[in-house]
Amino acid sequence: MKRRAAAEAMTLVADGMTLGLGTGSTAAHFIDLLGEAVRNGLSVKGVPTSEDTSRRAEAAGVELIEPDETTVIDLAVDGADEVDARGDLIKGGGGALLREKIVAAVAKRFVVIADASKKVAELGAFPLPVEIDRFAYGLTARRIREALVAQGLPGDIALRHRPDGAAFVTDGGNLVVDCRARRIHEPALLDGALKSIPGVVETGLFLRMAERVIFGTADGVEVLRPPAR
Ligand SMILES: O=C(CO)[C@H](O)[C@H](O)COP(=O)(O)O
Repeated sequence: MKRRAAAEAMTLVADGMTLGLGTGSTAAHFIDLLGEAVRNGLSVKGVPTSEDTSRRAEAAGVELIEPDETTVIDLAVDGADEVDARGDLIKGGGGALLREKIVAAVAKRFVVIADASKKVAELGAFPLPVEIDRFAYGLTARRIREALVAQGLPGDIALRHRPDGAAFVTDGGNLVVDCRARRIHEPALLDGALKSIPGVVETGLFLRMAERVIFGTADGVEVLRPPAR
């Protein structure tokens, strides 16, 4: 299903494009397919959203660039952890949310690829990742908890750890707090409240950003085009 979604996104790629390359297992399918196309003569440049993606794209033979003020990203393709009916997303399961959001926000088109299991009626069953600065992170975590409770959500948060027990550190050197909000009724309000906390670097709420979401299903693809708001 992930591969099908990635293959459909490949139909949006044209020669000469600069592409934002997402992170995660679904984005990895896209990068592999892109590598195949490059070997068959396609000429594109990629802006990776994580060190993992950078390594994968390099191995696939995709030319990578360091973006500067003049860079135009024609199309960014990335996965998601949850997608609601409006095309709003939770991302950051892989911890790349900050770079993913920087790239998605500047891209002319941001296209999400996902397997059909990522579709939800309301965001929040997947714990919302929030990237925070390391300095006094306990104080920032406390304020995140308070912000969740103020929105009527459970203040159930956990600092993310790696499988070996060490704190998970993002490519940018920050920490990640996962918020088990369960049902986020007002994602924009929550996003604003979290981002107003000094120490919060970025949230995994990607709201009104996706131009379309391509779901790979058991026998094809389904495309969600977010309604105008
Ligand atoms: O946001 C992400 C990484 O930070 C990924 O896109 C998200 O976690 C989905 O991953 P996968 O495609 O492996 O299900």
